Amino acid sequence: MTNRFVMKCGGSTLAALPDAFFEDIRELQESGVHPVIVHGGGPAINEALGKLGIESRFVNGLRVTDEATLEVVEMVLAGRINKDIVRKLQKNGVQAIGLSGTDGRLIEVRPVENSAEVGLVGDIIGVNAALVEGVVALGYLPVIAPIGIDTAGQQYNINADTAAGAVASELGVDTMIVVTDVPGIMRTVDGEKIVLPEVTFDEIEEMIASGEIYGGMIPKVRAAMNCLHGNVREVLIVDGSAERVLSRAVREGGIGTRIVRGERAE
Ligand SMILES: Nc1ncnc2c1ncn2[C@@H]1O[C@H](COP(=O)(O)OP(=O)(O)O)[C@@H](O)[C@H]1O
Ligand SMILES: CC(=O)N[C@@H](CCC(=O)OP(=O)(O)O)C(=O)O
Repeated sequence: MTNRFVMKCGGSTLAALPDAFFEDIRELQESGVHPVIVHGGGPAINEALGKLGIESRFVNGLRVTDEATLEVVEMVLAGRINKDIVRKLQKNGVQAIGLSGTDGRLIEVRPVENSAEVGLVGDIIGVNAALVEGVVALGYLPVIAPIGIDTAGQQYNINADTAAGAVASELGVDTMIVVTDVPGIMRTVDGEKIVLPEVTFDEIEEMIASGEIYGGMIPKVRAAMNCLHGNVREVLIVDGSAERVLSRAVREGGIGTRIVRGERAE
């Protein structure tokens, strides 16, 4: 692993991340390893929409986003969640700056192909890597909300796994770590649920087809396979509540599920 990695923090786990998780980030930074965070917030968006009487609807894992929904998505992601993560990092001694993908045109998008179905959801066409690198060079950890902007200045909703994969690709990091609420990709073998230490693209496609990978795990593995077609060497899916999960993933390996390009290592 080089001295940078992209980490996606899922909404499923954000509220429960202990101080130790952020302390672990501080220790990594002190040892010269610099993470970039892209975060989600699906459950918090659902809750905020629910309070306003707006129903949450998804098509193939993408939120159907009309203008009223987009307003709430941006408020929750770029506001509450983003600032909450920045404050938690700062409380634990990490200097952090929160950015939305619209700031400095960080994430450029165009409407997704099925926009007639899902509305204001963006397909990423560019990432302002120089901006992210500049923030890191200043000694701050960038915390990025998955909102994109098009050439006309319109903002769009983006799936957070997809956004993290695109940022990882464009920064050319070795590793993307997807922090979620399960210990990795799981499969039932001989009646027992196990965490797969490593999966290949073929195994992922099989598990999607058989329904063993479903729901929120689908955008993760799709984003993983997309960025593994570029410079990224490995994607790790790990549980945010596991002790010292990041430093173990970075220094020791053998935690969570590792997705690699091509064939299995042995
Ligand atoms: N094969 C699988 N192994 C583990 N989790 C899976 C699998 N297939 C689907 N999932 C689901 O994916 C969920 C994680 O995705 P999601 O809820 O969207 O999390 P996040 O908010 O972190 O993006 C798990 O809680 C689990 O319900
Ligand atoms: C287009 C789209 O679906 N955007 C997502 C963005 C947040 C997200 O992806 O959060 P998690 O990682 O916690 O699921 C949404 O509106 O829920």
